[in-house]
Amino acid sequence: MNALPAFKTKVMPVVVIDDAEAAVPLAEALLAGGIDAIEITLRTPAGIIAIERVAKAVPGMVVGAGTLTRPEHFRHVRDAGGVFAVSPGLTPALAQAARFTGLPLIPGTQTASEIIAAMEEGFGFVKLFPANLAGGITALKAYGSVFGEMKFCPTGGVTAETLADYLALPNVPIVGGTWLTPPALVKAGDWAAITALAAAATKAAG
Ligand SMILES: O=C(O)C(=O)C[C@H](O)[C@H](O)COP(=O)(O)O
Repeated sequence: MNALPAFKTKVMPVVVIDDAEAAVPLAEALLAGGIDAIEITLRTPAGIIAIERVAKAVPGMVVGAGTLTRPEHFRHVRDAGGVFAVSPGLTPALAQAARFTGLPLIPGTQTASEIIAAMEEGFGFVKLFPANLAGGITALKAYGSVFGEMKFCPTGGVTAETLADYLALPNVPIVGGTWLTPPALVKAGDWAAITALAAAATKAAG
């Protein structure tokens, strides 16, 4: 599958944007806290515009899209300047769209069969989603013993308190979550508070 772009962060903010105006200052605030990759979800209409703005205006930020659930989303994201994609699950049609557009995809998995299906599509790096419901650290340890080559990005229920325990696992290079960009802080434009959350997560990630 298409290789992911390079970035340094081990903590991926999953962002739900209601107002595209917030996208650039939000991305700059995260960058100031040491986070150089962002997943902006397509859950809101502003998502795709936000991706376009961050891709144009924040050169240090690697911008991707989340919540891709339909094949046509891949073209929209690529055309907006997004450089990677994250989906909550995986179907053959989504894998084909990723290949067709050349957009690297981190597909969501939860069970052994879903991990095997992702391997069959050529993925070596998947999301464990929702990580807390899928068994969290216990599941990742068990999957580590049977899927030695597979790496995971646990997302869903990961917090500032648990991120270091996840990252201590050899098959977890990165974690993701929404806790870095609380909607109330985004709405209030409290970028300093978001930089502080990002800096704390960067420190905890080591
Ligand atoms: O929509 C997607 O594609 C996603 O990536 C879903 C997110 O991973 C979770 O919504 C994060 O969950 P929390 O951090 O517990 O809020």
